[in-house]
Amino acid sequence: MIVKYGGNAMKSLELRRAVAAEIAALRAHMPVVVVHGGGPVIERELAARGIASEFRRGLRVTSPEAMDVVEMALCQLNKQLAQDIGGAVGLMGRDCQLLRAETFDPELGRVGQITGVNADLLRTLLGAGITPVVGCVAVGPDGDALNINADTAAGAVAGALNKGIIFLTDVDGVYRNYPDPASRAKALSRAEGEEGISAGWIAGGMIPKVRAALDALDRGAPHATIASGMVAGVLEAAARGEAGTVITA
Ligand SMILES: Nc1ncnc2c1ncn2[C@@H]1O[C@H](COP(=O)(O)OP(=O)(O)O)[C@@H](O)[C@H]1O
Ligand SMILES: CC(=O)N[C@@H](CCC(=O)OP(=O)(O)O)C(=O)O
Repeated sequence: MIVKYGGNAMKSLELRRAVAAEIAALRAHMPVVVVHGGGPVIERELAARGIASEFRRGLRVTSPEAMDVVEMALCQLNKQLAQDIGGAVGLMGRDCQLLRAETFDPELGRVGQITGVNADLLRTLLGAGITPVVGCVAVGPDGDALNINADTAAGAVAGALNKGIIFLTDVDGVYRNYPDPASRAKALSRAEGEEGISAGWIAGGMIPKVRAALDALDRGAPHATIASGMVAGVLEAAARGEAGTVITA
């Protein structure tokens, strides 16, 4: 199972440690690869250096200067998460070309789209009983770092390994009438997802998540679920198909 863990569900140390414990518990049932973001941590580090944040279509416009800060912030978080989970090794996309990417929109600067995943490295670690924890910075053709939305990176990893994926976030799925939690969709088809994005009831950070879930299915992942990282027990329930929103192709 691939678990994508986003910045909004790791806002406090307690929450981060609780999710790490859930991931460690899931690992007793199945091999797990963690792919993480860290939007709020990046935000804080950029602000501390007086670098303004700008997003286009949910992606951070990333100057070379901002890229250095993104990589530094995510590297530190990567090591903390691997330590919290235990039996884990923290990696970034530069390690053994784990995530390869190329730029695709000059307006976004050093933001990449994934062109390759070193799935053999992940399989080797899993085969040795080690949990890979992957930060969402990729290596570009020039050998420099590229910033990847963490949902996108996680979807590409799930596709490359042909494994299911759970996106843990700060809401318990996709709401048809956001922010009413009673409107959570138990399942959401591709057509409904596209309709929600164009009609605007799927917005903000939920757009790359739904897109990444569909992309993961396209790339060969058998299932994709969006669920809450804020509530104990949800990860294992989602792994059984009993929580969150299941995205269907
Ligand atoms: N239809 C919707 N259902 C649920 N959440 C939505 C919806 N539309 C927009 N959102 C927003 O998407 C957010 C989750 O995305 P994001 O903040 O990027 O999370 P993460 O940091 O976990 O990647 C929710 O907190 C919510 O504000
Ligand atoms: C290109 C782009 O937008 N990259 C993201 C990477 C981190 C991320 O996606 O973190 P969450 O999962 O916490 O949102 C960023 O710079 O914020």
